[in-house]
Amino acid sequence: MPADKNPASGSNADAAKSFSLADLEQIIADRSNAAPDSSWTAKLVAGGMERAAKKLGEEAVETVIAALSRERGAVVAETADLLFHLLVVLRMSDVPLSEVLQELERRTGQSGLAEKAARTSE
Ligand SMILES: N=c1c2ncn([C@@H]3O[C@H](COP(=O)(O)OP(=O)(O)OP(=O)(O)O)[C@@H](O)[C@H]3O)c2ncn1[C@@H]1O[C@H](COP(=O)(O)O)[C@@H](O)[C@H]1O
Repeated sequence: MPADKNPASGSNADAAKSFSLADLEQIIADRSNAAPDSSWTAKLVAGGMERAAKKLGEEAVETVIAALSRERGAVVAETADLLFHLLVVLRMSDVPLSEVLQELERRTGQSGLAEKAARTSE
């Protein structure tokens, strides 16, 4: 991996400021219909939800391991893998990212602790 693209260096951070998860969602939508032998995205989609969701779980575990290892570069790389695979699974679930963001926005008025307390006292 070139040094200027190494997540551990953080030197690409400025270039990434104009790239959003919505951009990645669009790339995934575009690549979903490609030939599976030419695209990881298309291969995941063609493989079905069981395989894609399992891959998402693996990436989540790899992110946990990276966090526990306190390796900053690994946290960046594994989180990127996790977000990519999460967006693929969202697409396969027919859930647009905007719907998840709406749900997160709805939650902004309440602390997570208050929400948990209200739920567990029911
Ligand atoms: N962001 C990503 C992205 N992140 C991770 N991956 C791929 O996810 C795959 C799985 O990652 P792993 O670390 O698990 O690698 P693995 O080869 O399965 O290794 P093992 O787990 O088997 O050891 C790898 O092939 C990565 O390249 C991604 N593949 C695609 N994208 C984006 O999607 C675009 C289109 O890609 P294609 O669909 O392949 O054309 C790309 O230009 C990127 O913008």
